[in-house]
Amino acid sequence: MDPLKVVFLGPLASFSHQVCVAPQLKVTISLLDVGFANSRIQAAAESFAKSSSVLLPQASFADAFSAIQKQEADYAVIPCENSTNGSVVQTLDLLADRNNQYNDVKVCGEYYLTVRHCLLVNKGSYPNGWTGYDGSIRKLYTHPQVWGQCDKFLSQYFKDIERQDVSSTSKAAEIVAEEPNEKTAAIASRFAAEYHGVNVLKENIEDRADNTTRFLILRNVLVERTARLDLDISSLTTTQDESLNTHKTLISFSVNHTSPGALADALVIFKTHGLNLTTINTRPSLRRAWQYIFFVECGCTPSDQNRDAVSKALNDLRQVTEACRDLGTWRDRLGQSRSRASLLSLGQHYFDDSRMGKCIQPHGSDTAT
Ligand SMILES: O=C(O)C(=O)C[C@]1(C(=O)O)C=C[C@@H](O)C=C1
Repeated sequence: MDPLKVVFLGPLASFSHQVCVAPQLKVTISLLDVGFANSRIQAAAESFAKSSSVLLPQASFADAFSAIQKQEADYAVIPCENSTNGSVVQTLDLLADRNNQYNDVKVCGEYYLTVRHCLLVNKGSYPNGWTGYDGSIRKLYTHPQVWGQCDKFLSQYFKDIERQDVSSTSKAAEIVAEEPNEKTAAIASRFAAEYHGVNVLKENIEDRADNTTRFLILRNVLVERTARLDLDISSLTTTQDESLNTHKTLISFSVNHTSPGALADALVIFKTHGLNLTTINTRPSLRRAWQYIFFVECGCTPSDQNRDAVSKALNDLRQVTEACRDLGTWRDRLGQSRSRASLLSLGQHYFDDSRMGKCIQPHGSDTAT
Protein backbone atom coordinates (compact mmCIF):
# COMPACT_ATOMS: atom_id res chain seq x y z
CA MET A 1 0.00 0.00 0.00
CA ASP A 2 1.26 3.54 -0.78
CA PRO A 3 2.11 5.55 2.33
CA LEU A 4 -0.77 7.48 3.89
CA LYS A 5 -0.58 11.20 3.22
CA VAL A 6 -1.65 13.49 6.05
CA VAL A 7 -2.06 17.26 5.64
CA PHE A 8 -2.07 19.80 8.46
CA LEU A 9 -1.38 23.49 9.19
CA GLY A 10 2.37 24.08 8.95
CA PRO A 11 5.15 24.89 9.17
CA LEU A 12 6.44 21.89 11.11
CA ALA A 13 6.08 22.09 14.90
CA SER A 14 2.60 23.64 14.87
CA PHE A 15 0.07 22.18 17.29
CA SER A 16 -1.60 20.52 14.30
CA HIS A 17 1.70 18.77 13.55
CA GLN A 18 1.85 17.58 17.17
CA VAL A 19 -1.50 15.87 16.70
CA CYS A 20 -0.21 14.13 13.57
CA VAL A 21 2.70 12.60 15.48
CA ALA A 22 0.75 11.74 18.63
CA PRO A 23 1.44 8.08 19.38
CA GLN A 24 -2.19 7.70 20.46
CA LEU A 25 -3.51 8.57 17.00
CA LYS A 26 -3.37 5.22 15.29
CA VAL A 27 -4.68 4.02 11.99
CA THR A 28 -5.86 0.48 11.94
CA ILE A 29 -5.96 -1.08 8.54
CA SER A 30 -9.04 -3.14 8.92
CA LEU A 31 -9.63 -5.85 6.39
CA LEU A 32 -13.29 -5.16 6.74
CA ASP A 33 -15.39 -7.52 4.75
CA VAL A 34 -19.02 -6.52 4.23
CA GLY A 35 -20.15 -10.05 5.01
CA PHE A 36 -18.22 -10.14 8.26
CA ALA A 37 -18.93 -6.74 9.71
CA ASN A 38 -18.64 -8.02 13.27
CA SER A 39 -15.44 -9.95 12.80
CA ARG A 40 -12.96 -7.25 11.93
CA ILE A 41 -9.46 -8.40 11.28
CA GLN A 42 -7.08 -5.73 12.43
CA ALA A 43 -4.09 -5.97 10.18
CA ALA A 44 -1.93 -3.19 11.55
CA ALA A 45 -2.12 -0.26 13.91
CA GLU A 46 0.35 2.53 13.36
CA SER A 47 0.50 6.17 14.29
CA PHE A 48 0.66 8.78 11.52
CA ALA A 49 4.20 9.50 12.66
CA LYS A 50 5.46 6.11 11.53
CA SER A 51 7.36 5.99 8.29
CA SER A 52 4.35 4.52 6.52
CA SER A 53 2.67 7.96 6.70
CA VAL A 54 3.90 11.09 4.96
CA LEU A 55 3.14 14.37 6.68
CA LEU A 56 2.50 17.33 4.38
CA PRO A 57 2.44 20.76 6.07
CA GLN A 58 0.09 23.28 4.43
CA ALA A 59 0.05 27.09 4.52
CA SER A 60 -3.64 27.30 5.51
CA PHE A 61 -6.65 25.27 6.59
CA ALA A 62 -8.16 25.95 3.13
CA ASP A 63 -5.14 24.29 1.48
CA ALA A 64 -5.64 21.24 3.69
CA PHE A 65 -9.35 21.03 2.77
CA SER A 66 -8.51 21.38 -0.88
CA ALA A 67 -5.84 18.63 -0.72
CA ILE A 68 -8.49 16.26 0.63
CA GLN A 69 -11.10 17.29 -1.94
CA LYS A 70 -8.59 16.84 -4.79
CA GLN A 71 -7.55 13.46 -3.34
CA GLU A 72 -3.96 14.66 -2.98
CA ALA A 73 -3.97 13.50 0.65
CA ASP A 74 -5.77 10.84 2.69
CA TYR A 75 -6.38 12.70 5.94
CA ALA A 76 -6.37 16.29 7.17
CA VAL A 77 -5.90 17.25 10.83
CA ILE A 78 -7.76 20.52 11.49
CA PRO A 79 -8.47 22.34 14.80
CA CYS A 80 -12.14 23.15 15.31
CA GLU A 81 -12.61 24.26 18.91
CA ASN A 82 -10.65 25.29 21.97
CA SER A 83 -11.87 24.78 25.53
CA THR A 84 -10.86 28.32 26.58
CA ASN A 85 -11.41 30.39 23.45
CA GLY A 86 -14.24 28.58 21.61
CA SER A 87 -14.73 27.78 17.94
CA VAL A 88 -12.05 28.06 15.27
CA VAL A 89 -14.21 30.08 12.91
CA GLN A 90 -12.01 29.55 9.83
CA THR A 91 -12.67 25.81 10.16
CA LEU A 92 -16.42 26.32 10.51
CA ASP A 93 -16.36 28.54 7.41
CA LEU A 94 -14.62 25.80 5.43
CA LEU A 95 -17.11 23.22 6.69
CA ALA A 96 -19.92 25.63 5.70
CA ASP A 97 -18.58 25.24 2.15
CA ARG A 98 -20.72 28.08 0.77
CA ASN A 99 -19.33 27.66 -2.76
CA ASN A 100 -19.52 23.86 -2.88
CA GLN A 101 -15.77 23.43 -3.17
CA TYR A 102 -15.44 20.59 -0.68
CA ASN A 103 -18.38 18.35 -1.52
CA ASP A 104 -16.60 15.09 -0.69
CA VAL A 105 -14.83 16.16 2.51
CA LYS A 106 -16.20 14.64 5.73
CA VAL A 107 -15.13 14.29 9.35
CA CYS A 108 -14.02 10.78 10.35
CA GLY A 109 -12.34 11.34 13.72
CA GLU A 110 -11.45 13.76 16.50
CA TYR A 111 -8.50 14.29 18.81
CA TYR A 112 -8.12 16.36 22.01
CA LEU A 113 -4.72 17.97 22.54
CA THR A 114 -3.70 19.71 25.78
CA VAL A 115 -2.24 23.03 24.57
CA ARG A 116 0.55 24.70 26.54
CA HIS A 117 1.81 28.05 25.26
CA CYS A 118 5.22 29.65 25.74
CA LEU A 119 6.55 33.16 25.11
CA LEU A 120 9.44 32.71 22.67
CA VAL A 121 12.28 35.12 21.98
CA ASN A 122 15.54 35.07 20.07
CA LYS A 123 18.43 33.18 21.60
CA GLY A 124 20.53 35.40 23.83
CA SER A 125 18.08 38.31 23.88
CA TYR A 126 17.07 38.01 27.56
CA PRO A 127 20.00 36.27 29.29
CA ASN A 128 18.44 36.68 32.76
CA GLY A 129 15.23 34.98 31.73
CA TRP A 130 11.72 36.07 32.69
CA THR A 131 12.78 37.33 36.13
CA GLY A 132 15.16 39.79 34.46
CA TYR A 133 12.74 40.79 31.68
CA ASP A 134 12.95 44.56 31.14
CA GLY A 135 9.65 45.14 29.31
CA SER A 136 11.33 45.85 25.96
CA ILE A 137 9.34 43.52 23.64
CA ARG A 138 7.52 45.72 21.10
CA LYS A 139 5.56 43.20 19.01
CA LEU A 140 3.98 39.75 19.47
CA TYR A 141 3.17 37.16 16.81
CA THR A 142 0.84 34.17 17.02
CA HIS A 143 -2.15 32.41 15.47
CA PRO A 144 -5.38 34.42 16.03
CA GLN A 145 -6.87 31.58 18.14
CA VAL A 146 -4.15 31.98 20.74
CA TRP A 147 -4.68 35.55 22.02
CA GLY A 148 -7.85 34.52 23.83
CA GLN A 149 -6.16 31.45 25.33
CA CYS A 150 -3.49 33.63 27.01
CA ASP A 151 -5.61 36.67 27.79
CA LYS A 152 -4.73 37.02 31.50
CA PHE A 153 -0.98 36.84 30.90
CA LEU A 154 -1.15 39.25 27.96
CA SER A 155 -3.32 41.77 29.81
CA GLN A 156 -0.93 41.72 32.74
CA TYR A 157 2.40 42.00 30.92
CA PHE A 158 1.74 43.05 27.30
CA LYS A 159 -1.31 45.29 27.52
CA ASP A 160 -0.46 47.90 24.88
CA ILE A 161 1.98 45.88 22.82
CA GLU A 162 1.28 45.41 19.09
CA ARG A 163 -0.16 41.99 18.20
CA GLN A 164 0.19 40.49 14.75
CA ASP A 165 -1.85 37.52 13.58
CA VAL A 166 0.11 34.95 11.59
CA SER A 167 -0.92 31.69 9.94
CA SER A 168 0.16 29.40 12.81
CA THR A 169 2.04 29.37 16.10
CA SER A 170 4.94 27.65 14.38
CA LYS A 171 5.03 30.40 11.74
CA ALA A 172 5.21 32.92 14.61
CA ALA A 173 8.28 31.15 16.04
CA GLU A 174 9.84 31.03 12.56
CA ILE A 175 9.35 34.81 12.09
CA VAL A 176 10.97 35.60 15.44
CA ALA A 177 13.92 33.34 14.56
CA GLU A 178 14.36 35.35 11.34
CA GLU A 179 14.36 38.72 13.16
CA PRO A 180 17.37 38.49 15.50
CA ASN A 181 17.67 42.26 15.86
CA GLU A 182 14.01 43.06 16.52
CA LYS A 183 12.34 43.27 19.92
CA THR A 184 9.71 40.71 18.99
CA ALA A 185 8.29 37.55 20.57
CA ALA A 186 6.10 34.64 19.48
CA ILE A 187 3.51 32.61 21.35
CA ALA A 188 3.92 28.96 20.44
CA SER A 189 4.87 25.59 21.93
CA ARG A 190 8.15 24.46 23.46
CA PHE A 191 8.35 22.06 20.53
CA ALA A 192 8.18 25.04 18.09
CA ALA A 193 10.93 26.79 20.11
CA GLU A 194 13.23 23.81 19.75
CA TYR A 195 12.43 23.30 16.09
CA HIS A 196 12.99 26.97 15.12
CA GLY A 197 15.96 27.52 17.44
CA VAL A 198 14.48 30.21 19.70
CA ASN A 199 14.34 30.47 23.50
CA VAL A 200 11.46 30.00 25.91
CA LEU A 201 11.25 33.20 27.99
CA LYS A 202 8.14 32.11 29.92
CA GLU A 203 6.25 28.84 29.76
CA ASN A 204 2.65 27.84 30.53
CA ILE A 205 1.26 31.29 29.80
CA GLU A 206 -2.19 29.92 28.91
CA ASP A 207 -5.03 31.11 31.17
CA ARG A 208 -6.12 27.63 32.18
CA ALA A 209 -4.15 24.44 32.84
CA ASP A 210 -6.88 22.43 31.11
CA ASN A 211 -6.54 24.45 27.87
CA THR A 212 -7.42 21.85 25.22
CA THR A 213 -7.97 22.06 21.48
CA ARG A 214 -10.23 19.61 19.68
CA PHE A 215 -9.01 18.62 16.23
CA LEU A 216 -11.11 17.01 13.52
CA ILE A 217 -9.72 14.38 11.17
CA LEU A 218 -11.08 14.75 7.63
CA ARG A 219 -11.15 12.37 4.68
CA ASN A 220 -12.58 12.26 1.17
CA VAL A 221 -15.60 9.96 1.12
CA LEU A 222 -14.80 8.87 -2.44
CA VAL A 223 -11.40 7.51 -1.47
CA GLU A 224 -11.90 3.83 -0.87
CA ARG A 225 -8.77 3.21 1.14
CA THR A 226 -9.61 5.74 3.84
CA ALA A 227 -12.97 4.02 4.24
CA ARG A 228 -11.08 0.81 5.00
CA LEU A 229 -8.84 2.46 7.57
CA ASP A 230 -10.11 2.82 11.06
CA LEU A 231 -8.87 5.75 13.15
CA ASP A 232 -8.17 4.26 16.53
CA ILE A 233 -7.33 7.26 18.65
CA SER A 234 -6.67 5.55 21.94
CA SER A 235 -7.17 2.10 23.26
CA LEU A 236 -8.00 3.85 26.55
CA THR A 237 -11.45 4.68 25.34
CA THR A 238 -12.33 2.00 22.85
CA THR A 239 -14.23 -1.09 23.78
CA GLN A 240 -14.59 -4.21 21.68
CA ASP A 241 -18.36 -3.83 21.81
CA GLU A 242 -19.03 -1.24 19.09
CA SER A 243 -22.48 -0.36 20.48
CA LEU A 244 -20.85 0.97 23.67
CA ASN A 245 -18.56 3.36 21.81
CA THR A 246 -20.56 6.55 21.38
CA HIS A 247 -20.48 8.24 18.00
CA LYS A 248 -21.01 11.84 16.96
CA THR A 249 -22.42 13.14 13.70
CA LEU A 250 -21.96 16.67 12.38
CA ILE A 251 -24.81 18.16 10.33
CA SER A 252 -25.03 21.66 8.87
CA PHE A 253 -28.29 23.28 7.78
CA SER A 254 -29.92 26.62 7.05
CA VAL A 255 -33.58 27.55 7.57
CA ASN A 256 -35.97 30.16 6.26
CA HIS A 257 -35.44 32.92 8.82
CA THR A 258 -38.75 34.64 8.03
CA SER A 259 -40.81 31.61 8.98
CA PRO A 260 -41.58 31.52 12.74
CA GLY A 261 -40.54 28.22 14.32
CA ALA A 262 -38.34 27.13 11.38
CA LEU A 263 -35.35 26.51 13.66
CA ALA A 264 -37.51 24.81 16.30
CA ASP A 265 -38.97 22.53 13.59
CA ALA A 266 -35.46 21.51 12.56
CA LEU A 267 -34.22 20.91 16.12
CA VAL A 268 -37.19 18.81 17.19
CA ILE A 269 -36.26 16.29 14.49
CA PHE A 270 -33.13 15.32 16.44
CA LYS A 271 -35.23 14.68 19.53
CA THR A 272 -37.77 12.65 17.55
CA HIS A 273 -35.03 10.29 16.39
CA GLY A 274 -33.34 9.98 19.79
CA LEU A 275 -30.31 12.05 18.78
CA ASN A 276 -28.77 13.98 21.66
CA LEU A 277 -27.37 17.38 20.65
CA THR A 278 -23.87 18.00 22.04
CA THR A 279 -23.03 21.34 20.38
CA ILE A 280 -24.67 23.99 18.20
CA ASN A 281 -22.62 26.59 16.32
CA THR A 282 -23.53 29.23 13.77
CA ARG A 283 -21.74 31.13 11.03
CA PRO A 284 -23.16 33.89 8.81
CA SER A 285 -24.82 32.50 5.66
CA LEU A 286 -23.24 35.32 3.57
CA ARG A 287 -26.37 35.25 1.43
CA ARG A 288 -28.24 37.86 3.44
CA ALA A 289 -27.18 39.76 6.57
CA TRP A 290 -28.22 38.16 9.89
CA GLN A 291 -28.97 34.78 8.40
CA TYR A 292 -26.99 31.77 9.54
CA ILE A 293 -25.68 28.33 8.78
CA PHE A 294 -26.23 26.09 11.82
CA PHE A 295 -23.82 23.31 12.79
CA VAL A 296 -25.18 20.61 15.04
CA GLU A 297 -23.30 17.69 16.58
CA CYS A 298 -25.45 14.83 17.74
CA GLY A 299 -25.38 11.18 18.67
CA CYS A 300 -27.49 8.46 20.19
CA THR A 301 -27.01 5.58 22.59
CA PRO A 302 -26.60 2.73 21.88
CA SER A 303 -24.50 3.92 19.02
CA ASP A 304 -25.29 0.99 16.72
CA GLN A 305 -28.61 2.79 16.21
CA ASN A 306 -26.80 5.98 15.22
CA ARG A 307 -26.60 5.36 11.49
CA ASP A 308 -30.31 4.63 11.19
CA ALA A 309 -31.31 7.58 13.40
CA VAL A 310 -29.05 9.97 11.46
CA SER A 311 -30.35 8.88 8.09
CA LYS A 312 -33.99 9.33 9.23
CA ALA A 313 -33.17 12.71 10.74
CA LEU A 314 -31.49 13.85 7.52
CA ASN A 315 -34.54 12.79 5.48
CA ASP A 316 -36.83 14.79 7.77
CA LEU A 317 -34.45 17.77 7.88
CA ARG A 318 -34.52 18.00 4.09
CA GLN A 319 -38.27 18.70 4.37
CA VAL A 320 -37.96 21.63 6.78
CA THR A 321 -34.62 23.27 5.91
CA GLU A 322 -33.41 25.30 2.94
CA ALA A 323 -30.29 23.14 2.74
CA CYS A 324 -28.71 20.49 4.93
CA ARG A 325 -25.59 18.41 4.80
CA ASP A 326 -24.20 15.34 6.53
CA LEU A 327 -20.63 16.25 7.46
CA GLY A 328 -19.61 12.86 8.83
CA THR A 329 -19.77 10.48 11.78
CA TRP A 330 -16.92 9.44 14.06
CA ARG A 331 -16.20 7.87 17.41
CA ASP A 332 -16.66 10.27 20.33
CA ARG A 333 -13.37 10.76 22.18
CA LEU A 334 -14.70 12.85 25.02
CA GLY A 335 -17.44 10.41 26.09
CA GLN A 336 -19.37 11.05 29.28
CA SER A 337 -17.66 8.21 31.10
CA ARG A 338 -14.19 9.54 30.36
CA SER A 339 -12.29 10.70 33.42
CA ARG A 340 -10.38 13.96 33.22
CA ALA A 341 -7.17 12.10 33.98
CA SER A 342 -7.48 9.90 30.93
CA LEU A 343 -8.32 12.93 28.79
CA LEU A 344 -5.14 14.63 29.91
CA SER A 345 -3.00 11.60 29.26
CA LEU A 346 -4.60 11.33 25.84
CA GLY A 347 -3.42 14.75 24.83
CA GLN A 348 -0.07 15.11 26.50
CA HIS A 349 3.03 14.93 24.36
CA TYR A 350 6.73 15.20 24.78
CA PHE A 351 8.52 15.83 21.57
CA ASP A 352 11.97 15.22 20.29
CA ASP A 353 13.26 15.21 16.75
CA SER A 354 12.73 11.50 16.32
CA ARG A 355 9.02 12.16 16.66
CA MET A 356 8.72 14.58 13.73
CA GLY A 357 7.43 11.89 11.39
CA LYS A 358 8.36 11.69 7.73
CA CYS A 359 7.57 15.17 6.49
CA ILE A 360 7.64 16.67 3.05
CA GLN A 361 8.13 20.41 3.13
CA PRO A 362 6.24 22.48 0.54
CA HIS A 363 9.54 23.40 -1.14
CA GLY A 364 10.46 19.75 -1.50
CA SER A 365 13.17 19.05 1.09
CA ASP A 366 12.23 16.03 3.16
CA THR A 367 12.88 15.54 6.82
CA ALA A 368 12.68 11.89 7.63
CA THR A 369 13.43 10.18 10.89
O1 LIG B 1 -1.08 27.46 15.10
C1 LIG B 1 -1.02 26.24 15.34
O2 LIG B 1 0.00 25.72 15.82
C2 LIG B 1 -2.19 25.41 15.05
O3 LIG B 1 -2.06 24.22 14.89
C3 LIG B 1 -3.54 26.11 15.02
C4 LIG B 1 -4.22 26.21 16.37
C5 LIG B 1 -5.71 26.66 16.19
O4 LIG B 1 -6.11 27.11 15.14
O5 LIG B 1 -6.46 26.54 17.19
C6 LIG B 1 -4.24 24.89 17.01
C7 LIG B 1 -4.18 24.73 18.37
C8 LIG B 1 -4.09 25.89 19.28
O6 LIG B 1 -5.39 26.14 19.75
C9 LIG B 1 -3.62 27.10 18.57
C10 LIG B 1 -3.59 27.21 17.23
